[in-house]
Amino acid sequence: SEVVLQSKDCGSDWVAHSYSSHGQDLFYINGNVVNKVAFCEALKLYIAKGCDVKDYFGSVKCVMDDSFVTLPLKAGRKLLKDLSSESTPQRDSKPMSSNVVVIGAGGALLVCCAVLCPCFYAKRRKATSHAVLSKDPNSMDSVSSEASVNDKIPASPLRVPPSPSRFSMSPKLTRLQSLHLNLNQVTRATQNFSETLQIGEGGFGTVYKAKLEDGLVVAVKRAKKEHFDSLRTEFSSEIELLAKIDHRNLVKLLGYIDKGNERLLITEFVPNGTLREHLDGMRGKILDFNQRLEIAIDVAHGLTYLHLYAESMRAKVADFGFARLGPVNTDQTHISTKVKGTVGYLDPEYMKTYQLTPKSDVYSFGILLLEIVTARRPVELKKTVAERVTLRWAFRKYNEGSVVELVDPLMEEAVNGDVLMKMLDLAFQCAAPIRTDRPDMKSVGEQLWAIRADYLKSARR
Ligand SMILES: Nc1ncnc2c1ncn2[C@@H]1O[C@H](COP(=O)(O)OP(=O)(O)OP(=O)(O)O)[C@@H](O)[C@H]1O
Repeated sequence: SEVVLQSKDCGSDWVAHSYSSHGQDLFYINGNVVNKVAFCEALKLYIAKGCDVKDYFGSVKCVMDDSFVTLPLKAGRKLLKDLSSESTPQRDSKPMSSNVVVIGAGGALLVCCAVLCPCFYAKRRKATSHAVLSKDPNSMDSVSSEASVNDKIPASPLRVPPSPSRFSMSPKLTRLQSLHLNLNQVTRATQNFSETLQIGEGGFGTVYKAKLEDGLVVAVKRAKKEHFDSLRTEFSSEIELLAKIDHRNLVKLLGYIDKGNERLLITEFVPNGTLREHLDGMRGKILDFNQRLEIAIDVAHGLTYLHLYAESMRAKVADFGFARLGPVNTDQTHISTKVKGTVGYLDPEYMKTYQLTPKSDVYSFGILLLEIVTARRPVELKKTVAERVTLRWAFRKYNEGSVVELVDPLMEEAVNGDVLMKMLDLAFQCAAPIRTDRPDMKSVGEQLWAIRADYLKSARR
């Protein structure tokens, strides 16, 4: 859907008109869906109360009783509020249950708060501690970390103050241990890789939801046969690397099988779907702004961890969601690799240099931030040329001062303008064309945290 008019000029109230994907009109007051009569009444109140919104609206054709009424644009705020609450069915205000995974295409097994995020190419430092890989040629290899590098990560402000609606980390994460399963057990748990248990398809292969004999639900990623050649030499070294990752915002690798014709990854299962599904409104209640901020913060923390972890490992999380090991050379700050990423997230400097650096992740993160705010995909093929590339479209709107038009039209709240500006500022900094202009992930996380504090303050007012 597309916002065609929107204004926050009248205090904290705003009205919006957009179209659903089926071309139907959608009317909003303060982010709540209302009927067209209420919407048009709200516009009249704007006019009556002398709230100047003409910069945003120009003139509006209000469709009432099949006749088009062009309204001059002045309005009233208090009444508008009343109208909004009267005419809007109250949505379920219960906090969302935990664990939406931002699972992403082309990504780094990066999962936060239950949403797998798209296309990050994170480098990691070699841990001082070593992951244990107990390899039994006839069974699934189990992986576990002896120690994590969480203590290297700066104290996270993430959990304070707790918010009832936040996307919490997976409650299971802390108790998930490495698994020792053989191929037969995994075949049974996936009902012989039954189509009915398929939950997704990525560059690596097909993903299944599987229930183990002890009741634990896991995700099983089964490599496509066509990838076997490229996986043959890299599979175990990449697993070794992934095994060391232990962070609450990253999907935990529990084990793998490398046997005969099968390359399988067994990971933590993240319930509640992907970020994309939530942004598309396919998972019930639309994410509120606080939840979006928390998702962004969680992803930033996961990436910061990966970047700090990569100090000497010189590894790249890329391609089929797999980490690539580069030569361990302490001077090396990037890795050259052929990457397969999802359209729209890839650092444009990669096209010139064929090198990925942590700043490539920062770029991808900037694109993700825009996605979180606007709910648009990085590339919207069905939009007009002017709107197709979300980064360009958003940057133009931002420069025109029309930031409110960038907000996901389905979001049920009016976000404070300053907060929105800061969020967009940060997204554009991250997605700067030149790497040196981008902040590092740690600073991004800190800035997001400060933005969230501002947001909470503004929401209390
Ligand atoms: N651990 C998981 N828990 C729940 N669902 C998952 C999990 N991993 C993957 N999925 C589902 O499977 C889909 C494909 O995931 P996968 O990681 O294979 O690919 P991707 O990240 O979408 O893309 P790419 O292969 O380019 O990285 C996801 O979009 C998600 O719907």
